Amino acid sequence: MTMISSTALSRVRQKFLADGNIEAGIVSAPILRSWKRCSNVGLVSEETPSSQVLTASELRNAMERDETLLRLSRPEIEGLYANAKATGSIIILTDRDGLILDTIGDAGFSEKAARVSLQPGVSWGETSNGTNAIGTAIMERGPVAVHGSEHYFDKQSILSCAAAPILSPFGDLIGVLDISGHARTLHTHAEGLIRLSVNQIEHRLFERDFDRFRILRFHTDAAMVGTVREGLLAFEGDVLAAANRRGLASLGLDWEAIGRKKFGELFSSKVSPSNEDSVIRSREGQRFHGRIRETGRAHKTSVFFSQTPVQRPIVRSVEPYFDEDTGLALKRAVRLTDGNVPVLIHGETGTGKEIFARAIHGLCARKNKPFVAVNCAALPESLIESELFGYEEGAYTGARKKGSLGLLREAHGGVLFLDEIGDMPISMQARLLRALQEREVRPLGSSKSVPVDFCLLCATHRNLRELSQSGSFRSDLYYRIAQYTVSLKPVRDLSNRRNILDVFWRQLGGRERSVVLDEKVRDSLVSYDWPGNFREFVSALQALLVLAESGEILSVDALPAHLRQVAEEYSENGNSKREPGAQKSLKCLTKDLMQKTLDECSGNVSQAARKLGVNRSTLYRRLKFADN
Ligand SMILES: Nc1ncnc2c1ncn2[C@@H]1O[C@H](COP(=O)(O)OP(=O)(O)OP(=O)(O)O)[C@@H](O)[C@H]1O
Repeated sequence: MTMISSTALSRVRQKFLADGNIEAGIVSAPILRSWKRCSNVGLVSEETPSSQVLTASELRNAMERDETLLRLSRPEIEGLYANAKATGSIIILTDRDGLILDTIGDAGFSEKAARVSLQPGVSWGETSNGTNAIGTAIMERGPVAVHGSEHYFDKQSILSCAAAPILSPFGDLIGVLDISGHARTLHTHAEGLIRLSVNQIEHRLFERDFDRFRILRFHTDAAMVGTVREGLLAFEGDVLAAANRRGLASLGLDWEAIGRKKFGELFSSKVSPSNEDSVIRSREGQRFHGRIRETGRAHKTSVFFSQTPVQRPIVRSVEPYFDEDTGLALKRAVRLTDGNVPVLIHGETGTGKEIFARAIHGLCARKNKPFVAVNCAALPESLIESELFGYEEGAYTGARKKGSLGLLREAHGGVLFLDEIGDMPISMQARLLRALQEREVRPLGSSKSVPVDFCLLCATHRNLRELSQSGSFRSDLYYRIAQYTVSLKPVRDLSNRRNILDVFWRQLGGRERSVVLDEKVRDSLVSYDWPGNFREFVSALQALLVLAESGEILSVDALPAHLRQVAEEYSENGNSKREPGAQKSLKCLTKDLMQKTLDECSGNVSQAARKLGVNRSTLYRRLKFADN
């Protein structure tokens, strides 16, 4: 990245805001993305950001809500204090929405910071305070440093800040740790210090939370096991129940793996419980040093979100839910699979395409044979051929010594599930079609074809018919795989969402723990659009439950910001009992009204906000909400 002066950077930002152009390499990608977001919601860089300060009692409530986060972060915050004093900066802890809960550090800078509202009780989310380390780290879900004029608002260019989000062992963002100082003096190690401290906080959360689980600590370097640099995975029985970032990254996984992956799917060797490290191999063949600790040291308690010793709720998953139409489609799909007719499953992300495919497998005649799932979008183009069709020993440089069967042959006798088939490169489509027609595959580097027998299920979120008409998907392959298409409905189109909510809540353990959702919360949950469909819906319920105390009645305060917003919209409109789907029209209406008012005010957000009788930050929030 080119180093440029603050004034030059300010000019670059102004030019970008005026005409959308920017020279490559001037600012980092996260900053540029943030500038675009801020400009899209109509923030005006010359204005003073609207910073509402919570009253003392509101702030106290917020601090009580996040008491555990505050308590568990305290050692790191205090550890950073000396550093902050020496560099004339302050350490800040915010909640998951960027609301500043606590600051500590240099008194002189604290005063200056307060002049730009960098103080407890003010939210530094991006929609109110523009590009800034706290808000941008939340949006990016990763560490961010924002120096001087990289801030969106001119007035904040006196600041230099570095922040990193704190993630729970389930991958939920629960807070942000930040160091802020004067643009001229903040030293260059700030970012590294914050990351390290966040690592330590997350490590501590893990240690205290998962006492009742089987914990695997591992690292490629034996000396790192037992330090904050280790990978951590918690297993409930055999299933991955929680993890730290390093643990997931070492295995090439993301948070989606929680609640889904089993120990045996991740590692090929076992580790016996002991205090000694042993060597453990991942399924990909990577070698780690690891140590496993079995459950239950009775004297310790788990206290992540509560002061009283409670048993940590276990993250459960839900049974696949199929409405009547989908149930009928499932029966038909099973009959077709038994008759060796391919089935194509279509639906938005998270509507359960893979779940549906697995259900077909579980009910069809091949249920005791393999189910091999291949994500065509995730396979690098250079590897897709060898992964699917296999290769002979020494077929190409980098190939495994013994050769590879390939996924098509691994599915022999069972079911092959090709997910995101619309993303399969066109050259590979021809080979796949040949294999389907001839029912044999020829591994790379081999002159012999091998017979294969599998049933084919494919899934896509794209419109394959259109793709085949426009030539981006082979029409002969399309006709081969799309003889029967099942369309899975998005969650927002399911008519019985209250019922689904109740069923899931019970399955996740809500009833068992006597955690009750109040009516407004239920209204928000059934009325929200759920763009991530079941995946997002189930995760939101899991998070609510994990954060709740047993016996608690959850009100809208327990909801994340975007769902709180839904509740707010509803109560403002005096209709808390809208039918599913009505949210959409409400959103459109609100957006239309906002747009109309903005047009009338020639795009001046402050004027439009006055006219609508809301304050400017509310209007920004709403604009953002309406676009989601
Ligand atoms: N019908 C369902 N009943 C219960 N939970 C579901 C259902 N469908 C999806 N889920 C939840 O959503 C998660 C994602 O499901 P799945 O991977 O099958 O979706 P998908 O449509 O294949 O998504 P993508 O297109 O993004 O790969 C599941 O792990 C599960 O938690």
